Amino acid sequence: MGIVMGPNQYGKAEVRIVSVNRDTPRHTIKDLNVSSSLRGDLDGAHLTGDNSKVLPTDTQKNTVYAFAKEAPIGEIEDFALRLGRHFVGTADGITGARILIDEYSWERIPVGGTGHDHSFARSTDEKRTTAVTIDGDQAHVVSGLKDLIVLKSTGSEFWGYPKDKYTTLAETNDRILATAVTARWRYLHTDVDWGKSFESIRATMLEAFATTHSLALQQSLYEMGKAAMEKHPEVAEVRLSLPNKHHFLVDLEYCGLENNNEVFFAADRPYGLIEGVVKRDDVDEAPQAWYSLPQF
Ligand SMILES: O=c1[nH]c(=O)c2[nH]c(=O)[nH]c2[nH]1
Repeated sequence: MGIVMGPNQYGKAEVRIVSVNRDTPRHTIKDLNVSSSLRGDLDGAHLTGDNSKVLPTDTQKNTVYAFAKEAPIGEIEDFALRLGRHFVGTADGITGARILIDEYSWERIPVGGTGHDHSFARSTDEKRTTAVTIDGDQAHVVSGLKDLIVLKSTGSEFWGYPKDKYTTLAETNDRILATAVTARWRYLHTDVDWGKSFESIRATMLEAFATTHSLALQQSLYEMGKAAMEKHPEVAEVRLSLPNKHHFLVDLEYCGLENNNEVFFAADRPYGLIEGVVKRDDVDEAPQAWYSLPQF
């Protein structure tokens, strides 16, 4: 019986990079948070302190910045693929890489009716995301979004659930439904117009959220994933994590007011957390390693 080193990866987390394209006076900006993790022949590093296969995390960070200068960043998926393939293709003993990128969105500040050339405002917490896994000569892309906050002021019910002696929740056929969408979708291949696919999947999921008369957030989750996948054959599965941002009707009877689903208390915690994978029944599951560390 012995003790061995299990799955591992290492890299630089959260390299913040803002890149300004100054080709014309009308600047464009890319604001990214990039994390790299390398995998491979790293037993020596863990077992004996042999760093001969350990490309420093500092070098990984420098590579991110240098790549942003050497060529336009482009879509985050393409930037992540370039970085991942570079590490696996050039670093001795490194056979796999994971590159995670969050992209923050900036809008031009309107001045006199048009967007300003070089002044921007960030009006939302929403992030576009990608997670690229390079495994030898294979590349896998899981893209998505985080913190897209949505709310329906009606068109949501919740009833028909089991009751026991601890149940206090009243059944309702008219409530607020609100959530902060985290979605990740797995592409079947890399021959994709990333920007177009992202915009369409986002819009499709939003439309499904809006138009589904929801009997539970679980049902909305499925309808959102299903709608995206029906339109996008390049997607194998959609994973959704949806916190149920509860809105409780305020009891105004004490002061003689009838509250007809108009005034709510927005609770920040606790929240229900509704999560699930919507997938094609004829496509194999992705290895866990495409989502996090192998076997974690
Ligand atoms: O959409 C919902 N799903 C639940 O599982 C649940 N549980 C709960 O208390 N409220 C809700 N709402």
